[in-house]
Amino acid sequence: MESAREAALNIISDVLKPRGFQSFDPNKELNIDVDDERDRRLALEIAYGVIERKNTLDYILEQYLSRAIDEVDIVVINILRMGLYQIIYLDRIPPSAAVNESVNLAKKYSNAGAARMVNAVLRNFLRNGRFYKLPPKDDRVKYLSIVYSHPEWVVKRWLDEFGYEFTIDLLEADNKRLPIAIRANTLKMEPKFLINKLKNEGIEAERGNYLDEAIIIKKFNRLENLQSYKEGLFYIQDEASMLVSHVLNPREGEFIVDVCSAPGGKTTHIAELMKNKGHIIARDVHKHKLKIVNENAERLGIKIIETQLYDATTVDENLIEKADRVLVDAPCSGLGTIRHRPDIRWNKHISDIHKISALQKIILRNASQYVKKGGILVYSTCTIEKEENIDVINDFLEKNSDFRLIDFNDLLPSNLMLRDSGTGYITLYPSLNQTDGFFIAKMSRLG
Ligand SMILES: C[S@@+](CC[C@H](N)C(=O)[O-])C[C@H]1O[C@@H](n2cnc3c(N)ncnc32)[C@H](O)[C@@H]1O
Repeated sequence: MESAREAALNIISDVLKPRGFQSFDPNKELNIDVDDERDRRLALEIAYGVIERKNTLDYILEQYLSRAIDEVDIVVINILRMGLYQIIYLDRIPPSAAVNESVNLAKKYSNAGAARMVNAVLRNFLRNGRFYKLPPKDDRVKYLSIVYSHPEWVVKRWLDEFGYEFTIDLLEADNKRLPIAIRANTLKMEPKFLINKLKNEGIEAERGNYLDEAIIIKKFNRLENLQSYKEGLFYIQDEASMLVSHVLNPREGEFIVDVCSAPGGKTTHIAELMKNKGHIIARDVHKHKLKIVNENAERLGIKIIETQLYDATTVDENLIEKADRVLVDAPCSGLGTIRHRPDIRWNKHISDIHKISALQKIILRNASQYVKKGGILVYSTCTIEKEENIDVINDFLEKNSDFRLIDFNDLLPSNLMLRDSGTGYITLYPSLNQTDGFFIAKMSRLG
């Protein structure tokens, strides 16, 4: 059994490895071997916070260390990051406890010398009235990157793309802890009954902001352990992601191809909207992920999904012009989901965006060939990067004159605020919509 802080240290050490990041999804079951739920919450809170605030914490540490950060053992740096995080951001933890626990961790995971250093750095910070300098405000990129703990390349890109005010909104939104959303499985239970059932299971739940089947869970909980989850009454999914299946607008009895389907959020939603009637081919390039699609479909009681291992960068001649509707929920940088996944900001690089945009273009072009004449093609990503979104669509439309963007205003919730959207495409922003950042474009193939 570990203490909460040991558990946090292990997660942080895994996720913030100098090379090769582990991904960190706090909504998923994590291997934390602690005494009770309180310790588990504390471990997650510290791990999440340190990963999120890494830039800010390191900037402060640099002012209190006598050596450069990369000259200090990484485990000691992580212990210092955790100590500072607790002192600065967790009011309910007495600073003396934060220092003592950090010193104990350093003794256990490093040596007596490291423990003395941890003690000295944290006590100095407290003695100095928690003082630290920030970069000069006129160096906007550096300043915002430290204050809001985002990589400089992201800040610079967003400043260029969205301007100062909107960038600040986005940076702030990424650092907010928001309640998570679930999608009621309407094949099994109406959302209002599910809300009651969840209340009986001790979960505070209320209706979503935009969609009938969306439910907001107020307190973070291990939802996968609930009986209602095991019975397939819901799927954990952000409302922006749910919107994609509505934009696709599948009908009962249709043939749908979802070329990048794992873990199955949209595919299972599409099946629910089709009332489990019709046929969906759900593909992915990763076998282990397709297993999760199958498990989700089974849990949700869905019978019409056929999973297939298939690399969307090659064309399947058997499907040419066969599908009523095709969904390309493309692999992307994920920069719209930072508020759920604090590690994403550190493990993506500008070169990834260029590479992934090239891949998106190939996948879209191939998948478009499966759309029958008069059929529908939807392209979506969970990022707000133009290069992965409207640029991909414009490139596609230039080369494929038989496709047109089509208006889908009638399928959108009336209270959805939109910025820089046009006919046939929308972008959702965490700051504006309180959802993940998402892009959705809808096209039809000429009949
Ligand atoms: C954004 S995720 C899909 C999420 C899914 N649609 C959902 O709603 O749960 C993108 C998926 O594309 C898959 N992928 C990446 N490259 C691919 C390729 N060349 N062919 C098919 N799938 C690919 C990834 O494995 C990943 O599961």
